[in-house]
Amino acid sequence: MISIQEDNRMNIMKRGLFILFEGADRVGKSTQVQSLTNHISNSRNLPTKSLRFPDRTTPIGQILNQYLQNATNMDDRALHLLFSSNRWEAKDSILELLNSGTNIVVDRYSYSGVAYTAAKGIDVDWCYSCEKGLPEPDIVFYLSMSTEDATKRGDYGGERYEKVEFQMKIKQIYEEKLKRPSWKVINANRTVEEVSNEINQIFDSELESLQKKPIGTLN
Ligand SMILES: Nc1ncnc2c1ncn2[C@@H]1O[C@H](COP(=O)(O)OP(=O)(O)OP(=O)(O)O)[C@@H](O)[C@H]1O
Ligand SMILES: Cc1cn([C@H]2C[C@H](O)[C@@H](COP(=O)(O)O)O2)c(=O)[nH]c1=O
Repeated sequence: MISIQEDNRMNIMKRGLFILFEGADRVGKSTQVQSLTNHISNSRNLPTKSLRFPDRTTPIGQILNQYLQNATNMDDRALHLLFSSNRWEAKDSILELLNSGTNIVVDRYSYSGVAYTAAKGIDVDWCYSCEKGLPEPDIVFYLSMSTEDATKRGDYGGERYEKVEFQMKIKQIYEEKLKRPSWKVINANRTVEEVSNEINQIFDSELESLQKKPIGTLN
């Protein structure tokens, strides 16, 4: 039988998981990132950190923030490459966290990058090409609900992309061009607790097997 000390030591040696939340605006990603981060830290007692993209704190992130707040304009492809660069500049710290055993719960990543640029009519393969080589998420939770219902949620309309027609295109690209069979599609049009209970259960059931897999790479 394994002693508690030995079990703790083995846990320390396990790598962290990369958990990603994706979906259109206002589907509840940030709320669920916070909830799962609390679950992993408090109920599972594992080191956990939440991250979000764009990371608006870096110099590149500040340029993106100005664009999102309609303070500047930019060529769509140049903008796309900046969103991607904002992920590449985080690559080493993501890998360090995972390799040191910290789980990361991430609010948007490469799939947001592709969905939002492709919704402007730019080729999906071109959009995805600059994501190849980045660390691959272990679980993607895709939060799904109708654009109409998401629009009714708080504070909609403030930033550049918060327009109903554009959001409908984004949803279509996620669901028709990006969604992989491995994605966990979550009905987001339920209470916060109903959604988080389902997500916590999925996380708990996949934790052990995913910890044994090597960290993947987007390809
Ligand atoms: N399950 C839910 N039911 C009702 N309201 C919710 C639910 N989840 C989140 N909300 C509310 O909806 C709003 C948007 O939530 P949140 O910021 O988590 O979404 P988001 O997907 O991260 O949005 P965005 O991508 O636009 O930043 C907030 O006011 C939040 O309190
Ligand atoms: C990562 C990423 C994001 N976007 C868009 C999507 C949203 O409209 C904003 C971010 O808003 P949030 O409230 O901070 O989630 O940026 C994008 O166009 N491309 C990307 O790669």
